[in-house]
Amino acid sequence: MTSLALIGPGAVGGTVAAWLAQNPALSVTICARTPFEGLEIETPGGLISASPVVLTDPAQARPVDWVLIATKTYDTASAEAWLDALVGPETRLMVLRNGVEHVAPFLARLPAARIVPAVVDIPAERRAPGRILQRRDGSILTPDDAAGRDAAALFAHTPIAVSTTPDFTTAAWTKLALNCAGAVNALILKPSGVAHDEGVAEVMRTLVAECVAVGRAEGADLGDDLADAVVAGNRAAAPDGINSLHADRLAGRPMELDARNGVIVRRGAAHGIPTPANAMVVALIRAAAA
Ligand SMILES: NC(=O)C1=CN([C@@H]2O[C@H](COP(=O)(O)OP(=O)(O)OC[C@H]3O[C@@H](n4cnc5c(N)ncnc54)[C@H](OP(=O)(O)O)[C@@H]3O)[C@@H](O)[C@H]2O)C=CC1
Ligand SMILES: CC(C)(CO)C(=O)C(=O)O
Repeated sequence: MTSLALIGPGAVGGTVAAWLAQNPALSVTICARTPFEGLEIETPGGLISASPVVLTDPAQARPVDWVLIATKTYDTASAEAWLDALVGPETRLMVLRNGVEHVAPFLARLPAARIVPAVVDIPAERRAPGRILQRRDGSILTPDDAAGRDAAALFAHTPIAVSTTPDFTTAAWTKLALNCAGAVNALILKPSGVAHDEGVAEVMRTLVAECVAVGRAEGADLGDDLADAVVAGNRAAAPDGINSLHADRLAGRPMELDARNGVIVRRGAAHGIPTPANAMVVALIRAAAA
């Protein structure tokens, strides 16, 4: 039996853990900050539930075959105690997060060959601890290497479209283009449907254009149509859909502004590429949430 431990059973982590727990060949343990009893996920195919072991104390944890971390990027340090307990000499780590900096935070602990960055496109909203709305089956992309292929295989029994890519850089920057535009929703506190407003759509396009320029400088193969595709994706999404940055702001939690917009500013500066729109939304959201 393959042993898995998921750190961060929120919208993405709870959804992923519940689906993985549907396979009796996988032993899934939840490593939580807030305790809860069982997982119930409203999926496009109906309700699924799972009753994995839920730990709240790292002292209860033991090394596993796979650790999956799905905390927000701002909760990396707080998860260290779990990693101390869960990572053994053969353990591999799958990083289920947005952004383009999945691997760097963990290189002091594991070699890159045992870290699997994952681009997650599963719109999910946490209603309460263990209670999640999964709006689409969604997809996960991992690198086309040994660990990436093994990570993808864990999901073979699920409706989530999990596959590998030979160009993870492009995959991650393509997702970042979607996520950087999501700052608009967090700024004006309006769900996905606001993208039908042409003025809002134009702001999104401007954010994405900066992301494309910086992503290309970072080696991503990004098309000229990506900004329009991001707007179209927002317009096709559930109009009441709340992205995870918007959800954090609504909940009064910290936000992944640096991972989703600040990184464009930082990497842009390194390449001499101006990114005023992304810098502006970071400043405005931080001030609005203060
Ligand atoms: N939600 C979405 O639609 C999507 C999100 N993503 C990305 O996936 C990642 C996860 O996002 P999302 O699932 O929305 O985040 P959530 O805020 O819903 O979930 C994060 C979870 O991590 C838990 N957590 C935080 N710190 C610790 C810790 N030290 N130990 C154990 N658990 C901890 C939180 O606990 P607590 O309950 O106590 O807060 C929470 O359950 C982010 O990078 C996000 O950008 C990607 C695609 C879609
Ligand atoms: C926009 C969305 C839902 C796409 O998966 C996302 O990445 C997020 O909410 O962080």
